[in-house]
Amino acid sequence: MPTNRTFTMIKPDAVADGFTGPIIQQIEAAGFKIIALKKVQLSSEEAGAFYAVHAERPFFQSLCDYMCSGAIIPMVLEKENAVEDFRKLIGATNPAQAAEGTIRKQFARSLESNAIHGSDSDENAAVEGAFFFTEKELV
Ligand SMILES: Nc1ncnc2c1ncn2[C@@H]1O[C@H](COP(=O)(O)OP(=O)(O)OP(=O)(O)O)[C@@H](O)[C@H]1O
Repeated sequence: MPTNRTFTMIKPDAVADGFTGPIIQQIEAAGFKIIALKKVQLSSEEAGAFYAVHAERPFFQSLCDYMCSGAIIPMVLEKENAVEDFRKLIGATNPAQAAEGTIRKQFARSLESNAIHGSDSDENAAVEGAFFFTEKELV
């Protein structure tokens, strides 16, 4: 995946709360182009595979249960400096600490149910994008 791309997913709390539209609107208004988008229901195994890096953390099982509790909206986005700019747009992991105007501040329920994911490096963006989309879907 080119380095001007990042991967995101709108998480089950925000999809269930009806925030998909407003979140996508803010992403596009911030200059990100949507390269790929779909709606998916993860299995417990898939959620565990996606968050394998957190397998030893105490919140891992709860995180997997949450991530497969409802539909998610994975997307690949394009913009110059995509990874860093998108992390700024979504704000801190804990919405209580997220800056005013960020997506998590506006739409997240809690530290775990924090509305949206954003890749933390170009390498992870490529791996995470490939988890959900084929090469053909990413042209
Ligand atoms: N202490 C915690 N308790 C419960 N859930 C947590 C905790 N820390 C993180 N999480 C959940 O695990 C996800 C991944 O944690 P990570 O530390 O990678 O945060 P992040 O990089 O800001 O989030 P993401 O990778 O989803 O963008 C968080 O987005 C959140 O949903």
